[in-house]
Amino acid sequence: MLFHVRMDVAIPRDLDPDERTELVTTEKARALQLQREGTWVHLWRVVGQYSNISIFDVPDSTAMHNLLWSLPLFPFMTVQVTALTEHPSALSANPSP
Ligand SMILES: O=C(O)C[C@H]1C=CC(=O)O1
Repeated sequence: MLFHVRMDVAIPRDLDPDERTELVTTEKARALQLQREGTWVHLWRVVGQYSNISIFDVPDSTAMHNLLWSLPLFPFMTVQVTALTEHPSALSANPSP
């Protein structure tokens, strides 16, 4: 099941710099792991913002929820999730005759 997710990150300015570095480093490692596993299918930076647009491929909405909550930066994110389904006019839904 595919989900479109927008994450807007707002790390407090007064967070300890070492803690910030640890959070961002751990988040990056987790993001890379999930991409290698094929779960985090797309990860794009929104130009000019500390935000990303991502596509996830997970079994269901519970898995999506749990994955987002498990992200190290989750406490500092505002997250918008949109569940996706196949468009009837998509090439993938219309194999060539
Ligand atoms: O930087 C971000 O957009 C937040 C988060 C998503 C991947 C990652 O490494 O950090």
